[in-house]
Amino acid sequence: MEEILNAAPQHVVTLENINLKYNGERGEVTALQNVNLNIEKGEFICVLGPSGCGKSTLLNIMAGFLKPTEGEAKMNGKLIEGASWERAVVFQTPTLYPWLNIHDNVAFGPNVRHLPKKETEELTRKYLNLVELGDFGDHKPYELSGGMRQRASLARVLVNQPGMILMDEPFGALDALTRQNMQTLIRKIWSQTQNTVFLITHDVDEALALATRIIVMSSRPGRIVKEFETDFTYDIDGVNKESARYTRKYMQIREEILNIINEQNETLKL
Ligand SMILES: Nc1ncnc2c1ncn2[C@@H]1O[C@H](COP(=O)(O)OP(=O)(O)OP(=O)(O)O)[C@@H](O)[C@H]1O
Repeated sequence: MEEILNAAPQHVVTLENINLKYNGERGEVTALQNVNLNIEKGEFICVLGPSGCGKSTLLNIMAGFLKPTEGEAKMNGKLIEGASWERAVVFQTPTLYPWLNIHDNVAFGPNVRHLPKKETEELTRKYLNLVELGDFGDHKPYELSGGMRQRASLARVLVNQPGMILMDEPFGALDALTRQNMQTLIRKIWSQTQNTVFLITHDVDEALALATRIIVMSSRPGRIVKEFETDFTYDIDGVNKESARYTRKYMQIREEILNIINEQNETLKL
């Protein structure tokens, strides 16, 4: 019993002393400096920071697309050494094969992994329904709206039942209303699947509406300057849908975050 009470939180991802330097045509660029982060199972982390501060670089390290110059990135205790089904990545631009219909796009991962036909079909149906595209399986990507394509992209990675979802400004290209609907959908999926999410956004309200923890990064070289534990997502999901955004606590955190980002932008200009 004591062992359970004293059990350490279950870290899905650990980043230890991460430094990343790019060797670009214009010389060396230090994108990240001494980044330390533990992500626990079920957390919804939103990352904010000035443009060019290294948010995407950090996500690419977690995805396994980039190797840190120094430090270690691990998932479930194992060194991240390349891309994996375990880590789903969703970008701003939907990633779908234009020649496959939506059903086959979603079934693509399980097919490549040679899952049994019946299981592939069940999973494909389940995730198409989860993103509310159950009736659009036979449509080609060009027949769907931008928001529907982004939902299909989401189903395409969720079907692999990843341990972590990494999203790089997933709603950045969508209009305001579609964006809000997508936020509601992501919140629903997160609470149903209990998945661990790491989402980059430029929108403070989006971060406050979704996150359980918000990370604010400094201007380049990117470091974590402040973290906020937040729980507005539960209020917004519940009866306090509208009023959650107008509480004193919400306004205070919002202002604090904006001040930090503005300070970092000022540093950029110096
Ligand atoms: N391949 C590369 N070669 C050289 N420098 C790079 C490369 N990729 C990114 N950088 C630089 O590294 C820094 C961090 O880039 P990154 O894309 O991670 O920032 P970001 O915070 O995601 O930016 P934004 O919010 O504008 O998308 C930037 O200054 C960028 O110019």
